[in-house]
Amino acid sequence: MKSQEEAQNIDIELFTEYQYSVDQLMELAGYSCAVSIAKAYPVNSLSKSGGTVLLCVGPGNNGGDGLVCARHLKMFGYQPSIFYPKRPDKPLYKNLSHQCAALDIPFLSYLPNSQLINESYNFVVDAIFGFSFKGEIRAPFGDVLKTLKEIKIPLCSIDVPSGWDIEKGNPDGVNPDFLISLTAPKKCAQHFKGKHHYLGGRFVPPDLAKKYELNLPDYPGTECCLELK
Ligand SMILES: NC(=O)C1=CN([C@@H]2O[C@H](COP(=O)(O)OP(=O)(O)OC[C@H]3O[C@@H](n4cnc5c(N)ncnc54)[C@H](O)[C@@H]3O)[C@@H](O)[C@H]2O)[C@H](O)CC1
Ligand SMILES: [K+]
Repeated sequence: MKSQEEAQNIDIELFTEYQYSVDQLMELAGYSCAVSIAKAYPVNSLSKSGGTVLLCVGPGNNGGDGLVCARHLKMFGYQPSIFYPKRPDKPLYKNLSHQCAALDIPFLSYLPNSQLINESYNFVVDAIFGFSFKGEIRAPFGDVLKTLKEIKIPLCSIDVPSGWDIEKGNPDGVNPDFLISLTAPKKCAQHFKGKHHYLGGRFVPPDLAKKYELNLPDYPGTECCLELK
C-alpha cells in the first residue's frame, strides 16, 4: 500500500529516470481500466440495453485515464457518455476528448440527477481525482461527488475513490463497488469495502517495483489487469 508521496515519486521516476511519456502510461492505464470493467461487468450481462455507461472525468491525469477508458469501452461495445466539467487547455486532454467525440461518444453539458442516472446507465465510472487530490473539494466537484454518493447503480473508481484522502480514505465520501488501483494500491484502498478490486497499469519496471517495495502480484500471462482478493 503506497502513500501519496510514494505514488507521486513513482510517477515522477517513470517520466524522468525511465523516460516514459504521460500519453504512453495513460493509454496503458486507461486500457487496463476498460479491460477490468469488461471482466467485472461484461457488456452482455448488463440490465439496461445498449451497455450505457456514464464517465465522470476530472481535470488531471485521473481524468485522462477516464477519457482513454471511455474510448476503449466504446470499442468493446459499451455506450459511454462523458461528463467533463473542467477541461484543461492542454493538447493531451484536447486530443483525448477529440478522439472520444470522433467516436460519437456524447459529452454531457450537465450532470443528471441521481434518479435519472439510475434510470439511464448501467454503472458510473469515477475518473475525477487520483493520487494528487488534496484538501477541501473545490467547485464544481462537491456537487458531482454528492450526486455520486446518492446513486444506486454501481460506481467504479479509477485508482482512488474521488474525494478520499489518499492515505486515510473518507468515511463520509463515495462508496464504490469497484476499484481499479493503478500501478499499486494506495493506502486508502484498505478502507475499500466494495465487491471488486482490480490492479491495472502493468508497466512498472522490476527495478522500480523493487526500489519502492511494491510487492506486486504476478499478472497472469499477457493480462493487463488482475483481480485482487
Ligand atoms: N504512475 C501511474 O500510475 C500513472 C497514473 N496515472 C493517473 O494519474 C493520476 C494522478 O494524476 P494527477 O494529474 O497527478 O492528479 P489527479 O488527477 O489526481 O488530480 C489533479 C487535478 O485535480 C485537482 N484537484 C486536486 N485536489 C483538488 C480539490 N481538493 N478540489 C478540486 N480539485 C482538486 C488539481 O487541481 C488537478 O487539476 C493517477 O491517480 C492515475 O489515475 C497516469 O495516467 C499514468 C501514470
Ligand atoms: K477516481
